[in-house]
Amino acid sequence: MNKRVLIVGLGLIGGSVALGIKQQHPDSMIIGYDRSEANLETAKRLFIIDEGCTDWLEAAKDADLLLLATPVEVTKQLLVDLADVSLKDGVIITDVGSTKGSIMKAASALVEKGITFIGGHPMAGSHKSGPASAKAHLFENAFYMLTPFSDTPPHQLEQLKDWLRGTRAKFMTLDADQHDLLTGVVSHFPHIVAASLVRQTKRYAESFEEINDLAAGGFKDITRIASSSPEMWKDITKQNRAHLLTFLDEWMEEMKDVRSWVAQGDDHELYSYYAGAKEYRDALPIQKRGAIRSFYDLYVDILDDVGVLSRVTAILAENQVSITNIRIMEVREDIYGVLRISFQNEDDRQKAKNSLEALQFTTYIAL
Ligand SMILES: NC(=O)c1ccc[n+]([C@@H]2O[C@H](COP(=O)([O-])OP(=O)(O)OC[C@H]3O[C@@H](n4cnc5c(N)ncnc54)[C@H](O)[C@@H]3O)[C@@H](O)[C@H]2O)c1
Ligand SMILES: O=C(O)C(=O)C[C@]1(C(=O)O)C=C[C@@H](O)C=C1
Repeated sequence: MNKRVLIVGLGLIGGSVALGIKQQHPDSMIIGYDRSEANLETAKRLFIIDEGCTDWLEAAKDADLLLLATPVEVTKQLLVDLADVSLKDGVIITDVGSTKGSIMKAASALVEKGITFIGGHPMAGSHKSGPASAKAHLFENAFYMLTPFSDTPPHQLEQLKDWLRGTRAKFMTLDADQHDLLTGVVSHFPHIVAASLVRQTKRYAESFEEINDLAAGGFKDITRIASSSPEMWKDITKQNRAHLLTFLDEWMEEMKDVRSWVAQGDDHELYSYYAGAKEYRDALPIQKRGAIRSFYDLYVDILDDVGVLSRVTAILAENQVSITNIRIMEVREDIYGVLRISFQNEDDRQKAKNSLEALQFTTYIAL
């Protein structure tokens, strides 16, 4: 009989993992449940799931793999709800939540009953939500963190990795507290900062409307993640409370120093503040998706000319450069359009840059 996978929460992450599982395990039956009927319908329409269900606890009884992909406070409750359900022998339960400590605690009641729960967290995503944004390749080359219990049978950990292999992510096993510390630093705390920058700008925009037009590249780069789901981030913030309180205290101490250097106009301290940040940021790995996602993108200024798209693609084809994506960006639409062309590697990007510039196109590696 075909293996059955039940996915609860058919949003960006649940949908993307479902697509990844189906790629590697085309014979498995993927059943989905979502509290939102609209999301359930979209997931069916986009073939993210094979069928939907209305009673997930009933569907859980036949599942070989149960994946919880809801906001983390909901996931905690779902684990409690599962306590009285009689599940299939050998079932593996996992989740995709951005926090692990609280979830592992909530799962321990199931583990005490002999059920396997392995925490999971694919370390990639986006500020978008819902099944319509799900992509099979969302996690390609990203780290997929797994937090087994100390007595999780190794073959079940391997089995879970096999289920998830189609995501093409790289697995990393670590303990829950280590997970929450590390993701707190590089993901959760930056979301608080991004939201605070946007809120500060909004306050000024109430008096100076022009701010909305001036908020350009830098502001948009650092605040993209402020467009993420508030429900998801409220839950993450609650569950990683202890680490976030430490980071907030450390940040406020650092800001006190920065404030005094700004007040004094201290050249030396201000220079080394920015230089220290730049040195570390520039050295972060960019070859593969890791600390920074790797993009081999090239931006090309285009005049408002309908033929330009085919001209650019023709030039690249003539020079035997293959592209992975091409998109007209919305920026600077008043004067120019900008094309964003993505390549598989640096060589292709350089070849494209040289051939387009030879024909008087203006290109940029970053906008
Ligand atoms: N967005 C990211 O970048 C990202 C990355 C990695 C992990 N995560 C984690 O993945 C999980 C899901 O996030 P997402 O980005 O897919 O969010 P999402 O909003 O796109 O999807 C969440 C889905 O859960 C559904 N849902 C909420 N409560 C439910 C309930 N009680 N029963 C059934 N369905 C319910 C929602 O209707 C929605 O479809 C979160 O735990 C988040 O922390 C998110
Ligand atoms: O790219 C984004 O928009 C994200 O916020 C993705 C991001 C992150 O902080 O890197 C957010 C939460 C997840 O748990 C994992 C990834």
